[in-house]
Amino acid sequence: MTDKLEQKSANRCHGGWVKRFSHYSNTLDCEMVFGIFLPPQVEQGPVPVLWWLSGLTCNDENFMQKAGAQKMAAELGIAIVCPDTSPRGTDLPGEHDSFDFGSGAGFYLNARRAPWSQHYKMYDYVTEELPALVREHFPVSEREAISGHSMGGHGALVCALRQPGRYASVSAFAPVTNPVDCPWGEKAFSNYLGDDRSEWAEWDACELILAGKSKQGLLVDQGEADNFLDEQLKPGHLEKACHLQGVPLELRRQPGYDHSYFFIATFIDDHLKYHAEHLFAS
Ligand SMILES: N[C@@H](CCC(=O)N[C@@H](CS)C(=O)NCC(=O)O)C(=O)O
Repeated sequence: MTDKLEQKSANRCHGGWVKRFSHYSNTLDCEMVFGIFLPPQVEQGPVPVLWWLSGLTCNDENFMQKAGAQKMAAELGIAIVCPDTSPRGTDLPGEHDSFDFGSGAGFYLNARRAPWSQHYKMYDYVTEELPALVREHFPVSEREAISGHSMGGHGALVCALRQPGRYASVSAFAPVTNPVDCPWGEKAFSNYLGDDRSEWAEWDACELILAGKSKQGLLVDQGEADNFLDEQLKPGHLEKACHLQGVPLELRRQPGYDHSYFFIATFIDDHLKYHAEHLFAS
């Protein structure tokens, strides 16, 4: 059953609420937890939603606890939903052995390879099952935007590129831009999808842009002191793909900022305002 939600916590925050819920996910075939920020405006009627996809090692709580997004989201009247980053409570061979694969590292794709394909369908979970559940239980409108960090930045870009027109806006912090061409992505994709690299492109932001899937504008912040910049994140690849396809990209390279939530906390208000402009545009 997908329609049963169990509330795990509720905290008043900037006039609204931060709440956590567990539910059984049919898509992932396991029990999952998500977090939601409901701004004070829900008392007047439905509000738009920002989906936040977190990075490696995270769960639904990192963003809610560290990004400091609630104050601006309360001012703007935007709900924020934070899914977890992988299926939980399962115990597949090697699933918990490394930080960049398996639990905490679902990469927001639908796995095709056994044994991962039974549970690791995070794309369907964050784009279908969870949105339906959230709309059923909370006063949110059909308007939605998406953002994320690192592996979750990859997820946000890929969700928006695969469904042009669905999200009013998309942004990312330090995204893995070209997973088919970096160690994190190659490890995850070979295990989740198999060795045929031609099947990887549909989960790669640069490849989707190069295939002309969408011309929607992108806002990306990237710290220049990020340890993962050159080996894993490769913003230059995104810049090149967007340039070739005429996709408007605002890539802001932030001097001195690293990969942490201190970086996200610094620039999250800009992203929230960017999303509000699009979510509330008539
Ligand atoms: N554990 C990894 C780094 C993982 C990492 O930096 N994770 C980022 C997302 S890719 C994160 O948000 N971590 C959790 C946090 O900072 O709250 C390492 O030691 O190299």
